[in-house]
Amino acid sequence: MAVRRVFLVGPMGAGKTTIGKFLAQGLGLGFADTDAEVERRTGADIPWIFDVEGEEGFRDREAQVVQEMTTWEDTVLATGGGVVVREANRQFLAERGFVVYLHATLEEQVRRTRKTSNRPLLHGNDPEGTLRDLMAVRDPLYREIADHVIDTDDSSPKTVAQRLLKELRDA
Ligand SMILES: Nc1ncnc2c1ncn2[C@@H]1O[C@H](COP(=O)(O)OP(=O)(O)OP(=O)(O)O)[C@@H](O)[C@H]1O
Ligand SMILES: O=C(O)C1=C[C@@H](O)[C@@H](O)[C@H](O)C1
Ligand SMILES: [Mg+2]
Repeated sequence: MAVRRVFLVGPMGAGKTTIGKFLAQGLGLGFADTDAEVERRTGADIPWIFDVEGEEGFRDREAQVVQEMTTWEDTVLATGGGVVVREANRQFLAERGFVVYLHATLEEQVRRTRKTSNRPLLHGNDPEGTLRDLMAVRDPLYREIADHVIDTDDSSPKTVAQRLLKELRDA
């Protein structure tokens, strides 16, 4: 297996965390998640960080962990949905590993993110509009750094991971 560092990018609800765990298992690599690492280091959850430090405070913390975690060997790294907004993050991801863009349609993003309330950017009264606006800005940025794009709409997380496994083995 040539690829020892896989970075998963994509919008909230694309399945980066869920699919990433299956993928890591299948590849025999470790799994890590920038959101979880930010929370671990801060000792607080993401809604708390946004409340107290604002989005920029969160982005600063995220940038620090991206800089470090993109050097970790033998790891599938799930990123936060907004990781691509900072150019330095995009550069680290693009240069240091194999980037997979997990794509999901707006409808699926809405459906999947409705279940939980841990995404502060969706706490307003129009989460669908927010997701649409974010995708308009971020979809080109995900594509800019992606080595591979995979659609997640019609497959379970396990099946997406299996499809990816096959494609990465050939990469
Ligand atoms: N392919 C899929 N089919 C059905 N449900 C899915 C799929 N992928 C993920 N989900 C579900 O959608 C929800 C969000 O998934 P997950 O937390 O993995 O997304 P994420 O990309 O990590 O989002 P975030 O950017 O907020 O961290 C979870 O409940 C998960 O089980
Ligand atoms: O899309 C985003 O900007 C975010 C996605 C989540 O993964 C978290 O990183 C946070 O809620 C922000
Ligand atoms: Mg996640």
